[in-house]
Amino acid sequence: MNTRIKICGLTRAEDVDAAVAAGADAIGLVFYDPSPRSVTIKQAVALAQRVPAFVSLVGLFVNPDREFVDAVLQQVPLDLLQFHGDETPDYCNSFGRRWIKAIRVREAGQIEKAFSDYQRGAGLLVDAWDPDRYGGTGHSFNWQLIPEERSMPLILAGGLTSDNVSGAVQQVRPWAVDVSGGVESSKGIKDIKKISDFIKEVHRVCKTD
Ligand SMILES: O=C(O)c1ccccc1NCC(=O)[C@H](O)[C@H](O)COP(=O)(O)O
Repeated sequence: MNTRIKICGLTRAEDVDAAVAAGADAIGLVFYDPSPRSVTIKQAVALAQRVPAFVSLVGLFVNPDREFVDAVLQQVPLDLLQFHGDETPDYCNSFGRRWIKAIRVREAGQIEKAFSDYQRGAGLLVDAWDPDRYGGTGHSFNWQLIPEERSMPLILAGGLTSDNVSGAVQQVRPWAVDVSGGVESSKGIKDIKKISDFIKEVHRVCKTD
């Protein structure tokens, strides 16, 4: 097994450097003002310069205006867009850029429907349901709702930490795991040791499988 790892919600240069050095496959930048992890385009441009070849840079959006996504894309070299709101498949597909759809899971059948609705995406990110927040909640959900049969890469998110990620990888066998709060000391401020422990734990469990 070779589970990919995305570290999300980075706001500081040193955190990007730490995630890259520890072996992250992808770095996520949040472009959503209400989030404590949100970055400006100017900040994102500076952070992007620290991301080397073969580490993907992902931009997160929640129901964004088209003009805003276009403005980000003009200045920040994003490899992938990640949509966390109520964006339609056609909207996600309309930027000429590869994309991931994130859904908040609370009931059976939801993931199967999303596989079908968002089949043109490069992956489906499954996260915890929260009535008020679109992501980054620090909560996990019932992984039994995740079907074994998948028509696209599944990215597991929600409440992952170095303590529970090995169990998550063994039980769910996702294409990738995505973490934000579980590698932070406070919102938007990553903890270098937690990043390193998280990535080591994923690599360890993948090696033994
Ligand atoms: O991180 C945020 O604040 C955020 C806000 C709105 C939409 C998405 C957001 N983050 C998305 C992510 O990809 C997180 O990594 C994912 O939700 C998992 O977060 P966590 O449970 O804290 O690991």
